[in-house]
Amino acid sequence: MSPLLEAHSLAKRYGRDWVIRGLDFRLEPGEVVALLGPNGSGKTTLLRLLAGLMRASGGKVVRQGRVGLLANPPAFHRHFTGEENLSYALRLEGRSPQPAAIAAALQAVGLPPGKAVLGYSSGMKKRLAMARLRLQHPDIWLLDEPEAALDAQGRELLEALILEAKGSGGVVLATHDRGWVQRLATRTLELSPAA
Ligand SMILES: Nc1ncnc2c1ncn2[C@@H]1O[C@H](COP(=O)(O)OP(=O)(O)OP(=O)(O)O)[C@@H](O)[C@H]1O
Repeated sequence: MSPLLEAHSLAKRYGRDWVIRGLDFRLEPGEVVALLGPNGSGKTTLLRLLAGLMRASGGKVVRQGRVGLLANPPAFHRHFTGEENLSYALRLEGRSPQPAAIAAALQAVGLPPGKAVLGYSSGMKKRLAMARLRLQHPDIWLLDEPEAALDAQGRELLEALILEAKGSGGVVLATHDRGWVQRLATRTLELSPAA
């Protein structure tokens, strides 16, 4: 089977400071790779490079499939409702979202209908981001600290989402919660802060 994602000699620096140097990485279908490492070790940077949201300073990333990123914190239109944000994300992909499917997606993550995102808590925003990603259903799922701000039920929803993603694609997720991710990850990648 061909990999979903490959990074070859990937490197990134901000100004003079190298954050990632000479990284080779491969994501196969069915894998859940946990990115671990202390604050500032480059987990978010790596996810953004893999997503194609940031230009690398060296090396390259090859993607075989659609990428979806759950950012930390996730970004939304604050004055739009949850439903409007979900519809908007799908329209951007050229899809015509059905209101019933949008309402069901919102309900599935336990969010109330008709509420503007500016009135959401951080955990509610995380839930909305999960609903969005589930509707987008990418092949390559990139999750930046997805468990942060989620309560126990939110984590259960997240775990179900990760299993769903694993069944149809591959997942790379950054986390500080080693205990939590141990059960889910098929492999871990430790990043170290630059010396
Ligand atoms: N836009 C930027 N400009 C300059 N330096 C940056 C920028 N973004 C990140 N950095 C630096 O790059 C390094 C890696 O940051 P990054 O956010 O990727 O780490 P992280 O492992 O995700 O951290 P955390 O666990 O705190 O979320 C840090 O030293 C950070 O200060």
